[in-house]
Amino acid sequence: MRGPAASELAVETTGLTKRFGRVQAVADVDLRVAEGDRYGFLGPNGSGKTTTVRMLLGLVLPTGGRVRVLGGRVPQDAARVLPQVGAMVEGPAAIGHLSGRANLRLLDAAVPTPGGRRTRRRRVDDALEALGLAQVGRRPVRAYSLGMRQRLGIASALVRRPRLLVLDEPTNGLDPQGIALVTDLLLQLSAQGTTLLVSSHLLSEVEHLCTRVGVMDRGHLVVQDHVDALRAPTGRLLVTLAGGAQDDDGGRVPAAAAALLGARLLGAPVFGPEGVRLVAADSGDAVGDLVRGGLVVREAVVERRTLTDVVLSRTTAVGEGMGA
Ligand SMILES: Nc1ncnc2c1ncn2[C@@H]1O[C@H](COP(=O)(O)OP(=O)(O)OP(=O)(O)O)[C@@H](O)[C@H]1O
Repeated sequence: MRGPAASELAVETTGLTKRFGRVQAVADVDLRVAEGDRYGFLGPNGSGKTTTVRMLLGLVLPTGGRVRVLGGRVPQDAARVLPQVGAMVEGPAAIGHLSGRANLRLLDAAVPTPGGRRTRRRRVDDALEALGLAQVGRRPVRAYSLGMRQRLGIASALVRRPRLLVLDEPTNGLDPQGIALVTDLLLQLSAQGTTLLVSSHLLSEVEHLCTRVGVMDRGHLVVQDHVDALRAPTGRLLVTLAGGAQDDDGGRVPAAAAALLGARLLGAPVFGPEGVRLVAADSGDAVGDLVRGGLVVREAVVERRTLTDVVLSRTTAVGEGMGA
């Protein structure tokens, strides 16, 4: 189907399963994240996202199935592949009495990476700078705000310039400026070739950032596709025509539109501040017929499903069927 070839996969799971006693947290998940993807990992609370991500990073052992990350098996080849993965899972972790910079240096020193002291220092400074933390890098982390801690967590994931970046709720607790900074940074990293796997509850953010999404529901991966394919046209056109309730007899434009569209008119036209709004079936050059009929079309937009529509239609609300 729309799956990338196995050799180009940054993350591949096969039948990935995790049980915690009687709780089936993850069930038979085949995740496919291609190199270069900006992959959004979605799903309601408790649907198994964090457990899946923890298994990718070798933090939790699966009870079934296989994991491959950057061409190696996890946990077997973890020592080789995981240094190429940057991750922030379940919130930022840092040592409170140390400065942000000292935390990053410790992390950087924990793994053998190319370059001498100078290169290491530059890597840490670059990561602080990229997250807007250069000014506060010397302050102890316990004096950081929630948003600053979150940005330090992302800086920690970035410091080794990973090939694959795995971020759990990266914009959690950030203000709008922080969200914009992180989103721009992720787009920049992606343009430089970093593969992104980002879990989030903010669907509009994912819609803006991600090229592909996977949706979890009660442990199962229920959707995995390109955002463009999921945001398919609904088959409806949203049309605004010139004309107001006060014009002429107030009903001329809607009546003319109804006559021109016939059965393609879906519901009754309504007067809005910009003119007469109507919904039409997107068939047989509806806009052309309106124009040829003498009406002024101010706007005609092909209606698309939003990611929110897709996720809500495929997932179970909290409390619904949880015992199943
Ligand atoms: N260590 C554990 N022991 C027992 N159950 C666990 C453990 N970790 C997770 N679970 C259970 O596994 C299920 C999936 O949890 P998980 O944290 O993976 O979901 P999630 O999709 O990340 O949720 P959220 O969006 O709330 O972070 C839940 O029912 C959870 O209670």
